[in-house]
Amino acid sequence: MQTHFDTIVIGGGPGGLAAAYSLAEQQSVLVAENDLWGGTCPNRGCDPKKMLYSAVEILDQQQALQAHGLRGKSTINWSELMAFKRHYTQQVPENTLNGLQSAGIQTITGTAHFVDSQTLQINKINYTAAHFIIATGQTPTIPTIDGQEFLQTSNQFLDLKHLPDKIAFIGAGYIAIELANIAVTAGAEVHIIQHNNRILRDFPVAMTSELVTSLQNKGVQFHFGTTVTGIHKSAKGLTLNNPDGLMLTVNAVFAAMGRKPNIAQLALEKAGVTTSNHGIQVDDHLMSSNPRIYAIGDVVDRPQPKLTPVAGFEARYVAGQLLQTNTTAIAYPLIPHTVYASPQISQVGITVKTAQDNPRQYRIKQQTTTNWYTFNRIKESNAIVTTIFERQTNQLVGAAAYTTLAEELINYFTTLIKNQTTATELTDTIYNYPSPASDLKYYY
Ligand SMILES: Cc1cc2nc3c(=O)[nH]c(=O)nc-3n(C[C@H](O)[C@H](O)[C@H](O)COP(=O)(O)OP(=O)(O)OC[C@H]3O[C@@H](n4cnc5c(N)ncnc54)[C@H](O)[C@@H]3O)c2cc1C
Ligand SMILES: NC(=O)c1ccc[n+]([C@@H]2O[C@H](COP(=O)([O-])OP(=O)(O)OC[C@H]3O[C@@H](n4cnc5c(N)ncnc54)[C@H](O)[C@@H]3O)[C@@H](O)[C@H]2O)c1
Repeated sequence: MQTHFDTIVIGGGPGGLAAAYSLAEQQSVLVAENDLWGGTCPNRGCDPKKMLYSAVEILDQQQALQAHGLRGKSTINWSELMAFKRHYTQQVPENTLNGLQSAGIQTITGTAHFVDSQTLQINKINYTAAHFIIATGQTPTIPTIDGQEFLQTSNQFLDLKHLPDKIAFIGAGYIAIELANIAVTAGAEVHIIQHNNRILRDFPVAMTSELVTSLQNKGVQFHFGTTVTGIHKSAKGLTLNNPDGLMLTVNAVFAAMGRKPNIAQLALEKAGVTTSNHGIQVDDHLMSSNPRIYAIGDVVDRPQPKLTPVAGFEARYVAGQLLQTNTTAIAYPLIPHTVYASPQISQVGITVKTAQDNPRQYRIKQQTTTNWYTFNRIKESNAIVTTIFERQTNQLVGAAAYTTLAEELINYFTTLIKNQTTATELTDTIYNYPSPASDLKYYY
């Protein structure tokens, strides 16, 4: 049995897999995974979430076109929707494993931990390698409160056999907002309990406050400035309480208060790898404090958003370092990010907040586009698109969108910013008409 490899990758999620495939042609590679092959995104993250969201998008469109040519609405059948999702997710681990093995990558199912600076133990067997890449991701944060054992997480939500009648989410970030929107559209009574007064702190306030109204119109009940200190189980359900008099009884409570790095099981102190509460500390080459060991993806303590394409980019970057095809410090491309709610909020590049804080450097063009042909055609009730330009060069440097079309609009803006496309070049480009792309020149 082979126990020495050029590179051992710990974690079989999007980051670890991208690293393994990038190295496999030139190196002997072992990937260790202790749970579902494929990791968070395809098993219990992006992909299953967005499959459930497919039904939400269609219901939203039906709702918008009521009395504009459509009458009557479909309803979500939760168990059928879950079956649709499961048909996809249940194939992920096996397909992932088969794919790795067909590419000549060795795999092992088990929890990896270091025994010294160059030895990893998995299933009681020691493995050595010239390099290690840690890609162990994150897991949901569970608060230390009375009754914390009653808390579920996004993992359970995305696999619910039956949709509970009354649901509470603690937190108002990506996960709470996206899952609350799915649950309320599917017919549940939904509460979002947020310790401060702000949802989705990284997105423009002008858009997040509109999203609160939109979700309230769908029936979501927000409890701002509210901290849950205890959960009590009775015949009526789960009652959330706090010293200020909160008494909310629901059937299921989901913790959506952020995620913490999966580092506890790795015995990193034995390998001389330093960490913080935010994950593995790395330099600008993604090398940890042990030069044999790199870290990528969600487990890394870096300010970039924790997203699947970011994990993949970091993986390919580290593979380049190990294959010595690239020796420069990591330079991230633009990272668009989207909240898949009703509607979506998406942004890329310089943020609205940065532009507002630096008015001499940036010009902001915020447009309510609700009555533009593209948005009126689908009866969008409120659409906002903001573009940000650098004053000195007049170049587009950032964009944010609040509309059901946001994910694709921001993809266009990502390309326009990257290519430094000017207004004249856009006017000279012919796009399909009428389509969101044929409007692009009006955002300049
Ligand atoms: C509900 C939800 C929705 C999301 N939606 C989106 C989205 O729409 N778009 C987007 O870009 N991102 C989304 N994300 C984030 C995305 O899933 C992550 O950024 C991505 O999965 C990170 O990849 P990774 O490889 O770093 O970690 P992971 O995918 O978490 O993979 C890490 C793997 O390591 C394994 N592991 C951990 N410890 C060990 C050990 N000691 N030994 C062996 N194996 C170990 C784990 O079991 C896991 O399989 C979402 C996340 C969640 C939770
Ligand atoms: N569409 C996407 O790309 C997508 C979707 C889901 C998740 N994700 C990824 O997963 C990560 C985790 O998502 P998340 O929603 O758990 O985290 P988050 O960081 O987006 O939101 C956490 C929420 O919990 C609140 N909170 C923090 N501490 C709290 C406390 N002590 N008590 C009560 N509330 C508290 C925060 O104010 C915030 O509202 C995201 O940051 C993102 O990287 C991405």
